Amino acid sequence: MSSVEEAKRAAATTAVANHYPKNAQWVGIGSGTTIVYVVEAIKALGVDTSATRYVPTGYQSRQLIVNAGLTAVEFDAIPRGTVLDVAFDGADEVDDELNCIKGGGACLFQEKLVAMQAKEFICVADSRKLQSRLLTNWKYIPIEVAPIAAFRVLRKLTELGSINPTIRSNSNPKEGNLKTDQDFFLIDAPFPPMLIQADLDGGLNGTGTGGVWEVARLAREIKQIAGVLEVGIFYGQTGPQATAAGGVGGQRPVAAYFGMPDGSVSVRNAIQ
Ligand SMILES: O=C(CO)[C@H](O)[C@H](O)COP(=O)(O)O
Repeated sequence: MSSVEEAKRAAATTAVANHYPKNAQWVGIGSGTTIVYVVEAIKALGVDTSATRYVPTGYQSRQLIVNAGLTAVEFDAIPRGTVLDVAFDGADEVDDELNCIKGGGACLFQEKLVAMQAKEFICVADSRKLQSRLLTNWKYIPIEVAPIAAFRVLRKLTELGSINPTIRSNSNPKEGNLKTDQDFFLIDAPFPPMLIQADLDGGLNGTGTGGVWEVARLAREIKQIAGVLEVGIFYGQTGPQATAAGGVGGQRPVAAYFGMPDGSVSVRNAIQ
């Protein structure tokens, strides 16, 4: 196993050890390659999972749950008012404030739904994903769009300052544009690196300063384009903040676990 895979596994094992609840009832399971180790770690706990329901974030996630012998319940089959105890997921990039870019693996709408339905959203990744600002190593924002509106959204994104946004293709170009689990398209929109709150506190006031966006403002500007289903920026409230505000959870993780090259796991907790 490569050191990156070892790092993902170490992060997953620690995250599950610290956040998998006793007598878990509802657990969200994200998508991607790192989440595989989360499911592995849950199985390795050796706890009774017969009463636990696992909520997938897409096709790959559901297969993972089922293949592990766990019980999958789709998001739209969760009884009304149910709050997930915890949701685990990967990320493409995570900043100092635990804002995330997600959607590199073509799931983001269901991932956001599941994260926001959980008391605690926990992010698990390897050290390549850990950056001070979003769009440092990972260069674009995935955006899920209605196919009929895709060209319009591309134009609006360019007006917002995205450089050459493109509709994501299948890895086999003969198969055309990639479709999400919702049968939508994904647009990958490159933007310059984004400001984080610390930058703003340091004196830069507002957004678009020198072509640099503040995370929440850019997410909102993209989300309001007609045709956009969801934006691959997870920001704003964390679980406890959202609960205090009368909601369920937040899209920003309460904690993020990063497997480091030296075998250690670095943990970042969100400032509430
Ligand atoms: O957002 C996602 C899927 O759309 C994934 O969580 C993200 O791409 C991270 O994937 P991986 O664990 O394979 O690095």
